[in-house]
Amino acid sequence: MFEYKNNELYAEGVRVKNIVDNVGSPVYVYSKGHFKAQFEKFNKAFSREHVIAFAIKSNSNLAVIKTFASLGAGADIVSKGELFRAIKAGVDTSKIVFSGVAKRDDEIEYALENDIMMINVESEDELYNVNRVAEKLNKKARIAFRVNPDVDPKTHPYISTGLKKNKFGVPYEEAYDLYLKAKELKNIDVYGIQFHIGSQLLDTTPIYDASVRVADLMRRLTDKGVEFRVVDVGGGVGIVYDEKTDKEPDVNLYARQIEEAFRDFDVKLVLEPGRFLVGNGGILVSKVIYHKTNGQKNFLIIDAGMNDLLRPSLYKAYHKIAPMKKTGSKAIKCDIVGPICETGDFFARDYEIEDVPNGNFIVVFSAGAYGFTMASNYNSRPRPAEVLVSGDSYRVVRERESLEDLIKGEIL
Ligand SMILES: Cc1ncc(COP(=O)(O)O)c(C=O)c1O
Ligand SMILES: N[C@@H](CCCC[NH3+])C(=O)O
Repeated sequence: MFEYKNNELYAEGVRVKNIVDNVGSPVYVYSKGHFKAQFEKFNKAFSREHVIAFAIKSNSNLAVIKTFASLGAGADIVSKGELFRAIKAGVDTSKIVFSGVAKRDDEIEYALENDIMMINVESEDELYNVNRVAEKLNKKARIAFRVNPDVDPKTHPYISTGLKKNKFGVPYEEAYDLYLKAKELKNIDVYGIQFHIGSQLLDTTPIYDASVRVADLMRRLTDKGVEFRVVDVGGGVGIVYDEKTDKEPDVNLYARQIEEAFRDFDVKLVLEPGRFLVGNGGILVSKVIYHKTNGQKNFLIIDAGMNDLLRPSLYKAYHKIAPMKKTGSKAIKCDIVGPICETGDFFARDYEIEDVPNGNFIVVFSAGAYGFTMASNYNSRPRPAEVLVSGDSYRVVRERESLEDLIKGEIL
């Protein structure tokens, strides 16, 4: 959905230059068409009853959540704030699942009051707490345990979640006893089982391996009278960031493997994709402010910083970067950096790019997931605007923050 026509970048039918001229920079631009196409591709891959619970931590703009909700998606949430957003965007609460290792009482209460599908419990302490809060509200809480299957997702260590050494979920070996304990609790309805082993998996075989382990646990628990109604396999399906090295996972294979692993169970599947649905549906457009050479090193200094898109700084993540308008200038090798007072404030290092004159724009691709959601006001920088394109039109779906927004709530 992002293509060059006559050397100028278009988002669907909209010239990106028109957007920056009107909205300014830096700006996130999303393609509704891409979101819909990814959703359909994912949805079509499954033949069994399933719910796609969009992981809204990947992109929590209300208009984006609403786009998926109107296609029938639910939401995977990890905080009260995300539940608030999901409700505001019109997500059917019976399709919302709630993960996270540190759910507070008020968050559990809010989830129960809104009657979400299930709370994914991540520890024994939390189990008793959910039971206590549910008792106070005179409700029965539908729960799943988030099981940590100790399977290596073979992704970046910071986004790997399903290994014993990670803080997430209950240990595989302890899950059996925990289910039996949960079954005895008055205000707990043992509803399902969940796992999520990590993010940006280009090979989804580890999700299949985890599914097989979890299905085995379910068989042993079914023998003890536990009735599973839902299996939630988390998210994690990766996307192509680098066309030279990455290959998009085969979602049909992924779906077949999961369906095969749970073929013996009459359960509804829940999937929690985030990045797959939105990652390549967003770009960050930024203006080149200065060129600079320090000794041997060239720098292209742009008006977006690590506060706007953290992934390169945090994970050394690769994002393709290109001029918004190709002029045929000669290529330069440079570090593309932002204005933040941190050495780690870079988008790319020793990157070859067709030179872009000061005042012109560059585009950081694959910025639709974990882009704006991880942005901050570091260095007192107002966060960028977000724009949603659909066909030949676009609209601002989040205004650029103002200086007043920066100090909102502060007291002299
Ligand atoms: C519990 C849970 N579900 C779903 C996701 C979404 O992951 P992804 O964006 O890789 O699909 C995450 C993030 O990794 C997560 O922690
Ligand atoms: N923020 C990460 C993904 C985290 C997944 C959350 N469990 C990224 O940008 O790749």
